[in-house]
Amino acid sequence: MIRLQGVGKRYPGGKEALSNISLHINRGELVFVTGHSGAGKSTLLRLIPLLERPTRGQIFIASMSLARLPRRRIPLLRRGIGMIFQDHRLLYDRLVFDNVALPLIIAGTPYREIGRRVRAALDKVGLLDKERHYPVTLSSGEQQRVGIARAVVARPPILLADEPTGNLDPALSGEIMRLFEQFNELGATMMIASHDVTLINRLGHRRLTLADGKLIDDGLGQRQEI
Ligand SMILES: Nc1ncnc2c1ncn2[C@@H]1O[C@H](COP(=O)(O)OP(=O)(O)OP(=O)(O)O)[C@@H](O)[C@H]1O
Repeated sequence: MIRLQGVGKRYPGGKEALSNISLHINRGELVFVTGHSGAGKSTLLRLIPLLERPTRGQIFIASMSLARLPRRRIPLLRRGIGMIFQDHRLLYDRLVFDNVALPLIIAGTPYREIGRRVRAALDKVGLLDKERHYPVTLSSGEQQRVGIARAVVARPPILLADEPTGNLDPALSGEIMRLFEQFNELGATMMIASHDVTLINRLGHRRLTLADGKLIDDGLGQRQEI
C-alpha cells in the first residue's frame, strides 16, 4: 500500500532529515514509527500526502508513483489519507460539528449524508454530545478526539498519526490507541509516529525505528547498519 524506495529528504539549507529509506507497508497493516527527537518521524509521515516532497528516491501509494502525480491530483491523493496531529490543528472559530464535517464538504458529499456521517464519527470517539461546542471549550484529550473524528469521517484507506498521544495521560493514550486499532481492524492502513515506547511495546505491532534520518530497524527482523 505504501512503498518507499531509496527515499531521502533534505530541507532547503538544512541537513539530511531522511536518507536512503526503503520500506513497504502492506494494505491493512498498523505500523508504529519510533526514534529520538529529530530522527525524522514527522518528515517521513509528511512525505506520504506530499506535504513535503522527497529530494531523492520514489514513493508509491497503492502502486502509484507520487513523483508522476500531476499537481492537480494532489487534493485527490490527500482525500484518501487521514492525518492526525499532536497539536490537533482544529479550526477554533468553528463548531466541533463543522470541524469534523470539513473533509466531507471538500469531497462534495451530499448535504443530507454529512450530518449522519459526522455524528457516526463523533459517536465513535465518544463526543456526540459536544457537536455544538467550540473546540476551545474542550479538554486537550477531547480536542484530540475531534481531530481523530475529522481524520476518519471520510473513511480514508490510509491514516497517519503524528504523536497522537503526546499530550495525554496514559489512560487516555491507551483509549486512543484502542480506537486506532479498531479503525485498523476495519481495514485502514495506519502509520503512527510515537515516542511512547511503553505503549508501543504493550500493543505489539510492527515497529519502524529511525535514528538520525536512517531506518535502523524495519520491524521485520532486518536490522540495518547505522
Ligand atoms: N521545515 C523544516 N526545515 C528545516 N529542517 C527541518 C524542517 N522540519 C524538520 N527539519 C529537521 O529535520 C530533522 C527531522 O525532523 P522531524 O521533525 O522529522 O523529526 P521527528 O523525529 O519527528 O522529531 P520530533 O520527535 O522531535 O517531532 C530535524 O533535524 C529537524 O530539525
